[in-house]
Amino acid sequence: MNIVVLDGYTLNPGDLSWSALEQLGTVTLHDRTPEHEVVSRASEADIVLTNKTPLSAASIAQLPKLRYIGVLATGYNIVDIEAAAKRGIVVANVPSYSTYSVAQLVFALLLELCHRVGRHDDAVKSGAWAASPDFCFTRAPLIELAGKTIGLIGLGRIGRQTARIALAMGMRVVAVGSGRTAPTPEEGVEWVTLPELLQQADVVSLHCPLTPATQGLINRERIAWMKPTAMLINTSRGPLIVEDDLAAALREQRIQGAGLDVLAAEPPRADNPLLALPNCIVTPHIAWATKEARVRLMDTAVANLAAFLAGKPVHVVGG
Ligand SMILES: NC(=O)C1=CN([C@@H]2O[C@H](COP(=O)(O)OP(=O)(O)OC[C@H]3O[C@@H](n4cnc5c(N)ncnc54)[C@H](OP(=O)(O)O)[C@@H]3O)[C@@H](O)[C@H]2O)C=CC1
Ligand SMILES: O=C(O)C(=O)CO
Repeated sequence: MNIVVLDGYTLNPGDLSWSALEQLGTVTLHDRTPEHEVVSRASEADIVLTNKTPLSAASIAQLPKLRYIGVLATGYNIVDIEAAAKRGIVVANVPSYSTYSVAQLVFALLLELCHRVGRHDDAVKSGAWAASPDFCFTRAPLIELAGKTIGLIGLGRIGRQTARIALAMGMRVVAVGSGRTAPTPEEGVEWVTLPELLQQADVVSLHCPLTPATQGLINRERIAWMKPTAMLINTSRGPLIVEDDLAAALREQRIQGAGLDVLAAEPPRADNPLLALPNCIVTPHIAWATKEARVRLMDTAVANLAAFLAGKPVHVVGG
């Protein structure tokens, strides 16, 4: 059984072990794979594991031996699911492994926007406190979250954990779902429409998957519905936001701030306009990457493949 890992480095930069995977077949491990090398590297693969390296319809069509694609992530937007299904290739993802870590980063970003911990620490370290006549000074407006409304777009695993933390902080929580499934009641959460959410929320946080229906969900028109004091958090996928529209809104202070863990292109172009804005905080897609979450991801990815090889695939997506 030939197993090719296309981009293993971010999951295991050296602090985990691939040995459980190696029990399941002959593993060829690549730290990263440029998209134009996917076909040559996976040409003999029965199994391909990928985190963010795309498996397009064109690549899948040139991989006749391929039987299984294991996505080393929850979001599986990088795989052409329909092309895989047509070929009978099973695609499995890893749900749940990073729920707590991602929800935690939502609040790391939000609290940074509310307290500017980094900016205050920099000011103190550069001598501003020592030189101050007062016991206290501020370098940015400080914001209390209790009593404010957070609007969650997508109330799945991460959305619900974000809701629990927000409720514990005294926030009101409103949410919208896909509209495809009936909203499941969640204690303390009010279901609203998307326009209601955008108009009422002091904080908008994105937790839906990237699909054709959600691409560009946050655009100029929808940003116009938001409060001028609103903050936007995105830990889901960059293309949910039209970045030029967000950059213009932040530049013109039509919303107050944004905290982004994901961008439309990763790594981003150096001239991405969001990178130059003081009211936009950007982290390099790290929400999932705590050691605790990566250990769970490795374990589940191996268990997924073992289940497939035993004829009982689990966590199958699409098709
Ligand atoms: N930054 C990071 O490191 C990480 C990012 N992620 C991202 O977070 C996303 C969410 O993860 P998770 O919560 O575990 O996934 P879940 O599948 O548990 O939840 C996703 C939710 O989004 C809902 N949804 C789908 N389409 C829409 C829509 N158009 N509008 C509003 N809601 C919608 C789904 O509803 P329904 O059930 O009705 O379809 C579902 O409830 C992942 O898809 C991934 O992109 C995940 C892990 C790490
Ligand atoms: O699990 C996910 O969806 C991530 O984005 C991390 O790779």
